[in-house]
Amino acid sequence: MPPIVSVRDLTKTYAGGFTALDGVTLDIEEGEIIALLGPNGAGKTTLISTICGITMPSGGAVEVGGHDVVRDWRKARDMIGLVPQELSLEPFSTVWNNARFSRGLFDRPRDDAYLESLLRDLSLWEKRDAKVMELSGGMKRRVLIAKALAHRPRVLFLDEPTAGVDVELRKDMWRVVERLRGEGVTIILTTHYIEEAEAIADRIGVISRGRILLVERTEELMRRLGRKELRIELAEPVDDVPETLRRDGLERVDGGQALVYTYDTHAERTGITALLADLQAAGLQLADLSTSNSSLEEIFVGLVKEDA
Ligand SMILES: Nc1ncnc2c1ncn2[C@@H]1O[C@H](COP(=O)(O)OP(=O)(O)OP(=O)(O)O)[C@@H](O)[C@H]1O
Repeated sequence: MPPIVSVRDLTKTYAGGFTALDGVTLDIEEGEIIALLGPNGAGKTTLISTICGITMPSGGAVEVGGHDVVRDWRKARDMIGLVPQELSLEPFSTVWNNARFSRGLFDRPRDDAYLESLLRDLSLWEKRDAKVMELSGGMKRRVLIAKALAHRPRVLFLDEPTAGVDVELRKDMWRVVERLRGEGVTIILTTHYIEEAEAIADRIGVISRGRILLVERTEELMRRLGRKELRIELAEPVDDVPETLRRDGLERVDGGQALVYTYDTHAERTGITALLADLQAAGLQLADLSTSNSSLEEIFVGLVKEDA
């Protein structure tokens, strides 16, 4: 199957001469959830707006559902729902009408049953007759999502959907995302929350300074770049790491109550056997051992640092 979103060699230089996208190529398969991670100003919003046909590209091409987003923008846009970072609502209109008009904009026939289920999913049903200007910030964000989904888009863009929202909204949001995933909707989200990307995305793309540093399946990224930590709880705390134990990757933590050894899971020798032997030789009593994967956060910070 051809990708539902195809980005080829995309560049964007803003009027002031700043290049926000510098040759981005990316294919997104129908039904997948992809998270775009990157520091502030990396170009995530510019990429999304260009795919959505809101920002004009300076070079390259973007197709959504096989439609060029510049030449054939109407057909491309018809498939897309966008939840922007900034509020863009009709303040004097009610919640219900905001969602209903959005359907109308896309030339969809009235479907009150669908709008009702959408508003219920987003915990907006009770507020359907309230004017948008009377709502709290979190509620307004819910309305933005309802608006974006009102015409049942096949591709949904969420630009930092959970930045500054409370736990309840975050939960509602992920419930909606799960339901959409079940319906085969393709979802592209930008986020600063790495745990979020790790938890819900099938693939993760890392963007820095207008370029895609990598795009990889979430679990492969974890595996390929993942380092592991071995945590050694000591029966008695140590004031200092004994000379014979000192090595790269070993740290004394928690006031000497534990040692943490970071190692590469793919290295020929992880150094664990030698470390454990040396611990025994040094006469240290172990209370417990545990391992954990180092988080995507560290991987991400490492990548962006390398790029800089
Ligand atoms: N209309 C514009 N005119 C000039 N420069 C712009 C414009 N919009 C964005 N930029 C610049 O392009 C760069 C990328 O911005 P963009 O909003 O795409 O980044 P981002 O990755 O979404 O960042 P954030 O995580 O802060 O939202 C930034 O340096 C920004 O200042």
